[in-house]
Amino acid sequence: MSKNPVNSIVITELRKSYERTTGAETTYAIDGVSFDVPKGRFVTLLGPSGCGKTTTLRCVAGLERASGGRIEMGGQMVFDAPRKVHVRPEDRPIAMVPQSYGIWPHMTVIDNAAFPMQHGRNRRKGQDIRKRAMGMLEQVGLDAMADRWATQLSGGQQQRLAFARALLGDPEVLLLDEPLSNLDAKLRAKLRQELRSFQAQFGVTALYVTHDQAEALALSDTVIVMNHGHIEQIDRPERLYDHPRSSFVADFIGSANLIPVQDVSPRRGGSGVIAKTDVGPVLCLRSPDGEDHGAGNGGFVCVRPENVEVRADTSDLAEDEFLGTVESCEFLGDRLELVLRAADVPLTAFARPSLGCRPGDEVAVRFDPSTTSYLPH
Ligand SMILES: Nc1ncnc2c1ncn2[C@@H]1O[C@H](COP(=O)(O)OP(=O)(O)OP(=O)(O)O)[C@@H](O)[C@H]1O
Repeated sequence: MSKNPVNSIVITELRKSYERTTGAETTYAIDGVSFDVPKGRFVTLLGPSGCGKTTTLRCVAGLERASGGRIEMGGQMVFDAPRKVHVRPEDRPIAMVPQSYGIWPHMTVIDNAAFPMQHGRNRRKGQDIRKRAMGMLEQVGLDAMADRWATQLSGGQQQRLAFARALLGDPEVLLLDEPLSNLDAKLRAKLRQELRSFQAQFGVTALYVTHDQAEALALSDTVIVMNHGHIEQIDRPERLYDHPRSSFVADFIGSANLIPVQDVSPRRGGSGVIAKTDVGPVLCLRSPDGEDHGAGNGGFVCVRPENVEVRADTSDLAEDEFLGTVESCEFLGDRLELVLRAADVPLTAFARPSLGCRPGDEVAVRFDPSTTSYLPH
């Protein structure tokens, strides 16, 4: 088999059923999932509870045996359903950092760190082990605690130890399953930054699982959004936010106004489409896939709250403005968060605090067409 120099993991048409059947049909926890994890990159599986993230990660680790598809890792086929190949987890070039840290409580901090060099795939000998372990503990700020029992560390320190230990096994890929979820919000944000800088510093490839979209956007080079065992979109964080391909992604990443569309037609003499909605015709210049969608029915106009423009003066409405009524208005320091209703369509808008409006007021509303997308589904 030829070594793959570009991707640490290549997953093709992976499926997993848990032998549950509904009527005659098998239910798949993941169904036809394909993606690559390029070398040295931080890739995140993101989605709501039950969408199949952990199952995908466990199949990559070899802790679950998939029902179909292939997994190639570091140029080696570690799972191939048709050929009945299933390499055991301990023989795959991975290290896993689980939610519960997986630290050995009956060992000291340094013995925990040294463990993969004594028992893992890449074993070492003698003094080198302690020296390397101490060097890594220093990097994660735990060298002064090397001889403590691992249980005497705080949650954040245990997570740093878990990360250090994983790196000391020299894995091709680091698999991380919601590793920050047991920490409080402040520590979580701090460790998130640390995790990203360690990953970049050591150049290790990371496949990360989370249901927290802020965490996924902050950490990842690429985010894979999953829903009901399928992949909805694979993209860079900024593109996911600015160019969601489906109403599911638009709604799951950040907040979005999704306005039902009756029908859509190409814009005459220019790019974009005109979507007919209850608030009136809406010009959408942004397309999720860079293509102009021609005529059609259904779907949604997607506009982020920061791209809904609101004016207090309603005396002279422009052609692309419409009237809305303020239902609630919250002052959030740097902005007002408005809930509006326009022709029975609820809309959320972020506005300048100087707008000065109250519930019951009428306002002029406009969507910035350059940031407004038409989502066909
Ligand atoms: N051992 C199992 N036996 C039967 N069904 C399972 C098993 N493990 C997972 N499932 C089902 O497979 C689907 C995907 O589960 P999975 O744990 O992969 O989701 P997830 O996206 O990681 O969710 P969460 O964020 O809640 O961990 C769910 O419907 C779940 O109920």
